Amino acid sequence: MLNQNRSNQLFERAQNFIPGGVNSPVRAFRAVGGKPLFMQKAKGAYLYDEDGNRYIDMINSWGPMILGHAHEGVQQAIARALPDSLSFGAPTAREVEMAELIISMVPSIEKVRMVNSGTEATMSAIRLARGFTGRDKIIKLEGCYHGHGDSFLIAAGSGALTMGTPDSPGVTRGTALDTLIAPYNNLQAIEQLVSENKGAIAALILEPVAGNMGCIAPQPGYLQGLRSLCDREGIVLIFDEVMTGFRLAKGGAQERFGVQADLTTLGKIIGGGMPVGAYGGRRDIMDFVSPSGPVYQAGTLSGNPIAMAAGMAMLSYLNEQTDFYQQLDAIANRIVSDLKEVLQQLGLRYTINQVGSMYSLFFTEQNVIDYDTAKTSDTERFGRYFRHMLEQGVYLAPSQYETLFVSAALGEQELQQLKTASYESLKALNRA
Ligand SMILES: N[C@H](C=O)CCC(=O)O
Repeated sequence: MLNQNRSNQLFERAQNFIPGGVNSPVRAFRAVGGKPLFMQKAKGAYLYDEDGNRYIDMINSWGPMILGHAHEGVQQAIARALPDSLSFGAPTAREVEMAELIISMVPSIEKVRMVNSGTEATMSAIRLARGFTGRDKIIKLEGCYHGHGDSFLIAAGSGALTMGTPDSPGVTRGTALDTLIAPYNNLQAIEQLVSENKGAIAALILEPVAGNMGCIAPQPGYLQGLRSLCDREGIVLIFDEVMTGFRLAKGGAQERFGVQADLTTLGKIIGGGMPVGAYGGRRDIMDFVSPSGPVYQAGTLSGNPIAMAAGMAMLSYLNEQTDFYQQLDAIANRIVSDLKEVLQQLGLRYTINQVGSMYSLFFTEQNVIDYDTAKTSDTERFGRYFRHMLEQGVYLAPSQYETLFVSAALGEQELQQLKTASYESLKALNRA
């Protein structure tokens, strides 16, 4: 049994002063049972909790720690920036360099605006699409998650789905009516929505690879079909690449699948672990943003110098490597093939989805291609699996509906530990 005394004490204290004891719901371990672990530090592939337990980290801060924790290049860039002050509320050279670097790496982005989180990026992107098209409605896909802006907390994935509140109270009826919902991977359903709402749809927003109902890949031709439909109907196609950006390729999912978005939202990796988001895309659309255009969006801390220093260090590193993504994918491929071998040895037929360095093990035998099929997963079984893995030193995402993120810091020793832990955990589950 894990010694969790100090974490438990902190959780007790936290519950008095922080709703549910955590600052983001999935962290509470509600869906997997048990109490959350409070982390003290991390280095490379490992997390260390307040009780001194060590875990292989398969969340990596939900994506940003693609190089592993406390990467020297990123740490040093922050240290170099610190003496120059923490915030100016005025333009800096680093923001210009950051914009140039993002644009050089993501071909569909011609102009970009920095914000402070993925949520800000998606909220700003749909306002911009509405201002640009003069239309009110957006299409959002079931189980996709675009942060906690009101327009997106309808059939939402991630923590909202995990907590059983995919339609959050507090979202006004009017806002909800402007968000039209369609299933993921179903082009026909979107075509129908568009024909029923001709000329009224400003934007279609989706995660090009869904990561917030577990990992789900777009089916062949799906993204291309959406692109053609949006072109035909004058709808702004928004790819939420907060998870997939700079993770699935230098140019994100759009490079990997060969489909360009009109607007792209970014976060996570672009801050190197600091709170950063961005939205960018076609010049004619981005020029609608204030002060070059009428659509208002602002932020005191946007383009924060320390966050820009961390993000620049991270993106420059990724940009300079020639075969980084092949190597990262190879690590993920090995983890997935080990897991398949373990399932086979134990005679289990669970579903594994993987796209590059994102993957999920679903406790269902069905093909998981959308929200409904993701929900066929046995979440109680997942919870038990999660706890067994934790006991064996592996920290998975504490929800069936979150993808796992592979980091480049995983080496042979960690891969072997992962395989053994999976085998022992699934065997124990099977026995129960
Ligand atoms: N799916 C979310 C991040 O991408 C989960 C993290 C959170 O809500 O705290």
